[in-house]
Amino acid sequence: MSIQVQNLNFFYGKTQSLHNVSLDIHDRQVTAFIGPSGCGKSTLLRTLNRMYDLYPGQRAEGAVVYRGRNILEPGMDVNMLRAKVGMVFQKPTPFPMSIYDNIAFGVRLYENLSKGEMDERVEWALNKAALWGEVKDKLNKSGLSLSGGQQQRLCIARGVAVKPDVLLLDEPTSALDPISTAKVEELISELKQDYTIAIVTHNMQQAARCSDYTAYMYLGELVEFGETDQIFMNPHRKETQDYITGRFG
Ligand SMILES: Nc1ncnc2c1ncn2[C@@H]1O[C@H](COP(=O)(O)OP(=O)(O)OP(=O)(O)O)[C@@H](O)[C@H]1O
Repeated sequence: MSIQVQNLNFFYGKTQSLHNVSLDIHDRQVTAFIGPSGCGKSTLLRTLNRMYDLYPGQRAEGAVVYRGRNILEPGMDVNMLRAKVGMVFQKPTPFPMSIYDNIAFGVRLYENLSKGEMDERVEWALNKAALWGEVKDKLNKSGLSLSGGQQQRLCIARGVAVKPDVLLLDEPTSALDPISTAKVEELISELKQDYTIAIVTHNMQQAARCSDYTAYMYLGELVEFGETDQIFMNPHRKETQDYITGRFG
């Protein structure tokens, strides 16, 4: 499912942190948001499922069109939106419960499954997140007993278990070692067969490796957006060129 961001402005109280951002997040592709610290990558990501709504004083203007509807409008069912547009955070955040329940918890909020159906869903989600083999014999152990990389894959499994259309990943590997990072990157490439993915990363190599489209942002503005190969090999703007060659940022 694609998402069209149109003239998006975002405010933290009186401070404007996004200025007239417009771009399309393409269906079943990976879109990376890159740019120096504070440029608005996470802010943009958090508007895509209205995560900012949880905080007073934060507001967005413009349009984020998903399934033919501007999700910023009042009256939008944000719980349903967040089930369809799921999010995985920078720091792995398993719930303090069993591996099994980490997955089942979210599913129970939206669906009434039998025990057998839930068992299947848990296995399916853990398989999707390339974690089943490592945890199938200890589903009743705490999610917190897993390694950091496994915890992050558990969070991804939890995200896919509710069968979203879109997955938003906010620096999902920044707390992980290189091997876990490689696994999560591999996973992102596999997941895009079924899901539309947007990822915030401060790691340009990661954006180059695992995204199809890249948005380069600076000071709350979208400087350049295009296919990742073009952005990295033939950027149209000098600012983009300076950033990706490491001359700046
Ligand atoms: N809760 C907040 N209250 C006020 N201002 C905020 C808040 N969160 C972010 N900002 C400001 O909004 C701007 C964009 O921040 P954002 O976190 O989106 O940037 P980012 O590109 O994701 O940065 P980083 O790479 O450091 O995570 C920054 O100037 C930041 O100071």
